[in-house]
Amino acid sequence: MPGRSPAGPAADPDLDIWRTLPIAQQPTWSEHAHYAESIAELGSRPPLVFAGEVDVLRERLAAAAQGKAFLLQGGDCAETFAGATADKISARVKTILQMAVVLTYGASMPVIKMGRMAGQFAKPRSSNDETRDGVTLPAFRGEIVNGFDFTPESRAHDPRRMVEAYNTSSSTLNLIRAFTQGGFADLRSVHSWNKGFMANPAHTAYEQLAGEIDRAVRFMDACGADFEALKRTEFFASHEALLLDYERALTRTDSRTSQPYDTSGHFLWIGERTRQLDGAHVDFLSRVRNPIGVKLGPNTTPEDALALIEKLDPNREPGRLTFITRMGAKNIREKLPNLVQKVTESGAQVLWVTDPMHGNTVTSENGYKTRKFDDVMDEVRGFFEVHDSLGTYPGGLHVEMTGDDVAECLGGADPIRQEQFDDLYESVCDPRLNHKQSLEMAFLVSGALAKRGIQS
Ligand SMILES: O=C[C@H](O)[C@H](O)COP(=O)(O)O
Ligand SMILES: C=C(OP(=O)(O)O)C(=O)O
Ligand SMILES: [Mn+2]
Repeated sequence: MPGRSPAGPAADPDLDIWRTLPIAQQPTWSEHAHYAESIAELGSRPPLVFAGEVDVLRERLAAAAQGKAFLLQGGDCAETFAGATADKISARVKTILQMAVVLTYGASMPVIKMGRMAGQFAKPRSSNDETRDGVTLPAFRGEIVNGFDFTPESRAHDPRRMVEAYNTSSSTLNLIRAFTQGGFADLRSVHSWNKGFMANPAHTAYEQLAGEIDRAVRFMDACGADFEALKRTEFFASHEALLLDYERALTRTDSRTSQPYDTSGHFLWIGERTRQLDGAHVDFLSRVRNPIGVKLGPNTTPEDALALIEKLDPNREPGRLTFITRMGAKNIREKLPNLVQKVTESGAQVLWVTDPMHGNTVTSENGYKTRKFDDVMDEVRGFFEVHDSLGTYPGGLHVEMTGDDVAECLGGADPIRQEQFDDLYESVCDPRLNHKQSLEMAFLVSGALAKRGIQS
């Protein structure tokens, strides 16, 4: 049937227009001996997500855009193949679920849970190369492109890695689905994990809130709440749609609607470095039905934002477009108001989410890429302040985090110090909040959400 190929990549020629447009941050591998076969292999594999799930997510995000839900999106800056173990995946899912319970209580509304997981393998970089001790090699661009080891073999771009990224995403997603549907996500277990966090004397400031949640759970139990239903939860997969070879090969025509869906994940975002209006990324993502995010840095003008809306969400469909602002703590109070105001005046209904990580990266005195917990929280506070003052809705949180006890970001109530980096810094790209810092952030944001609830 013309234009319809449910078993392989969608055939619509418009899905290839991006190939004629300027494109940033791509690997140099089109002449590689294994390029064509790797793309063909991906094209023959089953979709990772079902288009119906993607539609459900769009509805959930529409509710968030209307101030009736809150998005929690978190995970590694860069997933790795070796890091896709049961322990690490379960720790990350567990931490996101723990954060979500705390946020649900504060917001008194549903929290949409989404991992930067099962596909977050491609990284845009500031520089094409990296030099160490006088040796210059291609920069690490995420394991879907090349290896982290600093050798010429490892840093060579290899398209076969796309198939490995697909396989790793598939097994990660399988485990996420098992955890979130098979009883692991039971509200009572999640709540009891949070009691472990409270046992740390550093966290006494959160005792009142934790106590309130505890009473709420016991109250629900006493009322005979259906805890069976609370044993399962929705959980969505997302990543930056940077590597268009991969995204295109996994784009399928949905047999129900005949529309193209990028089945590599439920939600895809365009990064700050690839959001050029006439560039390949904006064009390609404008043509798939998934909900789309765009990162907006401090230099974004209201005109840029309005033009992105016009291209990516011409029908002004709630849930279609999320703006993920990453201004930096120093800029947010100055830069965000004008943007939100002009977008709101235009009548567009986007979902506003804060990424308090990427505008707050610094280098520690001992040479590690890091972020201060206080700066991160300051940006989150600024985000809430701006939306409060404009009467708009701060609809979500996008964080680089892990469930493990790493030392990558500085500070927190049980503070991480730079001396710990040599032993406990594991990220292959940006620094992540560790398990405790992530939960602490959830308690702080929950408090902010609860205050809004009382005000409204
Ligand atoms: O995750 C985001 C980017 O890939 C990352 O911040 C770029 O880092 P770099 O400036 O070290 O290249
Ligand atoms: C690359 C990233 O962010 P940004 O595009 O905002 O720099 C990221 O989210 O890891
Ligand atoms: Mn990052």
